[in-house]
Amino acid sequence: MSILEFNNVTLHQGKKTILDNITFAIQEKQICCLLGRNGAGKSSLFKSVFGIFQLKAGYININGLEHSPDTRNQFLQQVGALIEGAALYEHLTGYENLDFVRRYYSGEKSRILEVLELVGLSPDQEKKTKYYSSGMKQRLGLAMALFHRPSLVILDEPTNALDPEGISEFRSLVKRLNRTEGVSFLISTHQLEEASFYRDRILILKQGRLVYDSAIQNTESFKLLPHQAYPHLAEELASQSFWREEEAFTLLQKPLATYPYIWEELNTPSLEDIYLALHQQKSHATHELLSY
Ligand SMILES: Nc1ncnc2c1ncn2[C@@H]1O[C@H](COP(=O)(O)OP(=O)(O)OP(=O)(O)O)[C@@H](O)[C@H]1O
Repeated sequence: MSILEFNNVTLHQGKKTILDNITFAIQEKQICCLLGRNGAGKSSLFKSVFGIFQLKAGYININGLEHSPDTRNQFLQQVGALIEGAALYEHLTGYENLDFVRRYYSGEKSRILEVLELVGLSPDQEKKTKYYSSGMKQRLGLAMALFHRPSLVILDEPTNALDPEGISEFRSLVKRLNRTEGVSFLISTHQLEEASFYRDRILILKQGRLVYDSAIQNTESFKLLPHQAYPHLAEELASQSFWREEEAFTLLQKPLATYPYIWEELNTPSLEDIYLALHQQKSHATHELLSY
């Protein structure tokens, strides 16, 4: 079942097209990572979900409910969000911060204890959040986003300010909450290894267009485009009026025989290969080959 659906969504700001005919659906219990350069439109896509921006065309559904001014509250009841850092009252405890959220949603006090337990902050609930580590603050932010039992949680670059330990803890927590609570996640990140870690669904935005959706595009298709993933091949083969994949691979055979792992990488494009190919950049494998 689809949790979030974008149907031909187009968004303009003045004369500029910020989102261009975006269509995708996030399924129940999916962790979907949204990648793209600065300015690609990730935050604008989130803002469209929250109804902050008015769409030029298309529509957005959550659990089958279409977003409109009339359904906005009902719609938002089903979405939780943690946008960059958690917004906390630092002079208050973790529990007290969650109590603000409880009052907003007119929730039960028992739910505060439940979400603290879910994110592993029960032992620190009476501590003022100014004494929390960055990782603990992000986990509290996640608890706040989960309080009203949304089916989808949106995380905007959630691990940006965390140290490696905090990053690892946070990612594992997201994975666990997805499995145990059945929450779907839509996560924007610039860290390709974050998207690879979840190994679920990947969307790549480029200049407002959805240029890659792992649910539709098989990575196999990228093998047919080595000139994109490995642009120096295009240079070497430029004099030919046409060329085929095998020719490109023949050209690479010598270095590939010496470095078999590159051969493997060429045959199985990594997320980095795909991302860089879509942005016409040289991949790690290409750099290795060029320095050979
Ligand atoms: N309120 C606005 N008015 C006009 N243009 C806007 C507005 N908000 C965003 N934009 C433009 O929309 C485009 C997409 O911006 P957006 O912030 O969505 O990108 P992003 O992918 O989230 O970038 P980043 O990775 O830096 O957060 C950019 O060109 C930006 O300048």
